Amino acid sequence: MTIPAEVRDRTQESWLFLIPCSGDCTACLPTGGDRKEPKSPDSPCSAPDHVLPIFLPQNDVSSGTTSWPCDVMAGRHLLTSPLTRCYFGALSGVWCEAEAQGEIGPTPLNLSQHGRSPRLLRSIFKTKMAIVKNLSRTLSQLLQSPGCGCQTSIVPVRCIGVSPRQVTSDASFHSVSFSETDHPRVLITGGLGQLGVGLAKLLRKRFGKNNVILSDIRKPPDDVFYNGPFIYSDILDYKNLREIVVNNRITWLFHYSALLSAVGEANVPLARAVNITGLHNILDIAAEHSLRLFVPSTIGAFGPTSPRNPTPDLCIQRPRTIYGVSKVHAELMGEYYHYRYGLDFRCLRYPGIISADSQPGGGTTDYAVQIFHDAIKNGKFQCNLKSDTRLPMMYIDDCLKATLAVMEAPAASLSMRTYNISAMSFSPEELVQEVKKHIPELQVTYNVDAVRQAIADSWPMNFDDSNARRDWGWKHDFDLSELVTTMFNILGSDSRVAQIN
Ligand SMILES: NC(=O)C1=CN([C@@H]2O[C@H](COP(=O)(O)OP(=O)(O)OC[C@H]3O[C@@H](n4cnc5c(N)ncnc54)[C@H](O)[C@@H]3O)[C@@H](O)[C@H]2O)C=CC1
Ligand SMILES: CC(=O)[C@H](N)C(=O)O
Repeated sequence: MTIPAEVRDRTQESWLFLIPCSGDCTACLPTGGDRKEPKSPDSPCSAPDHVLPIFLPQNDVSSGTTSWPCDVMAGRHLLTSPLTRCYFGALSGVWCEAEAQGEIGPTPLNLSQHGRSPRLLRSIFKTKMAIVKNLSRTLSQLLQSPGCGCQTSIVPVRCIGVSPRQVTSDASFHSVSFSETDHPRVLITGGLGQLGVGLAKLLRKRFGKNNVILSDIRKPPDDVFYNGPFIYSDILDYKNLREIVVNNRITWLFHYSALLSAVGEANVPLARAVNITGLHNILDIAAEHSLRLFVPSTIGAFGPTSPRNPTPDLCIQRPRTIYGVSKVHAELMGEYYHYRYGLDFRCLRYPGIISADSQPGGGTTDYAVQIFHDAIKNGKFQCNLKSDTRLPMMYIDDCLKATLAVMEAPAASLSMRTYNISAMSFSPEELVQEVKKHIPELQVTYNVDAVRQAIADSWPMNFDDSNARRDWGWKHDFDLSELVTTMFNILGSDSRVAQIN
């Protein structure tokens, strides 16, 4: 939605956005008469001069564009009624009227023909303090109101506030062409880790470059920064996350931020904050804004008392790492939000992921990536797991393919919300044998890391992914020998390029 320059320039504040009530809502404010309080949920509004208040953060006002606030606030009963007029009001300024052109709904609106201070709105303005005071309650009522018609569940909404922080988003992201709006608008958290950049590449091919935003708390390298929208986002900052989702009209969220198994054990308080508190923020925002949410789980969500060979989808899960505990928590919370609030939560338990052009972030399965780099660079490799430690593994292309497939799967095909996916399973010794087919002179020694070994010994050896294969047609492409050949093809050509340079 475009905000008229007149409105934009007049104030540096947050604005109230008032939309004529469609007649059947229960949370609007009376604009005239004696009533100063919002209507109650059990007394639906029928007065034609009632309006629905919605906050527009100052960021949205000054940037001149915003996502459609009805969608933001889940006031979906308005989506069905034709809107002719919008009113903007600075909390301490003058009211301004604007004619809306376009459909109500997720489609951007163009506002034009704005006039000044209609009498009707001056009277509303007198009640602005009451409006501000009651806003959170009003919006909560709106969200919980059965009168709104299309809200089947009560969405858990946190106190609505306005962050003073300026969200730095790629300007081009706001001006996507109409055809691009047909695609999901995607946010990836923790996107600068081993998996996020590859996922962004895949999703941008599918949905358009500007429809996929990478985010992280780290500084992106040049090739990432110049290849599509990137935004700073700390998942522990709830307001900032919400602003990003709202301002960019996000519809799908891939939540990749996490501390992995080995680094998690080295810093339990941080792992608990990022993996658990961060997830709570994501779940609330996803539920509040009706996002489709993907959260990866892991083989690490199982523990020593789980069946290990094979490990089915449903069995005992008593992991002994903070990483595993946080992932079981994520699985259960996501499923709870699905059944309780209708959140479209989708989750895959990934095996250890092997990739050539991105480094792993501190997991137990990292050795299976490191071996390729060391073999090419030094012809030597020191393994930190015992030679016979068998773990499920997967090439990154298969992992990302599965992730997109489960997100695109029709909801009716999903008999579960959390699935194992599997491709292969091998021990360090078996991997070494395969690597030696390419580098026969490779020298391997074993220097076992006790923490990683204990973790690996508690994890599945083989993953049963028959449910994923049956429900949404999951099928891997890479087995061990294809994986190894592909890794050498990519890393070999990279190192040849480096040598030439
Ligand atoms: N790579 C693998 O083998 C597997 C990964 N997974 C899961 O897939 C997801 C992605 O994994 P990777 O890319 O390998 O992880 P990674 O460790 O490489 O990347 C995680 C990213 O999260 C970011 N991050 C940390 N704290 C943050 C915060 N407060 N706010 C925002 N971002 C923050 C980090 O900067 C990092 O870029 C994780 O949830 C992981 O548990 C699951 C199984 C296997
Ligand atoms: C399997 C994972 O979740 C990750 N690679 C780790 O080893 O922690």
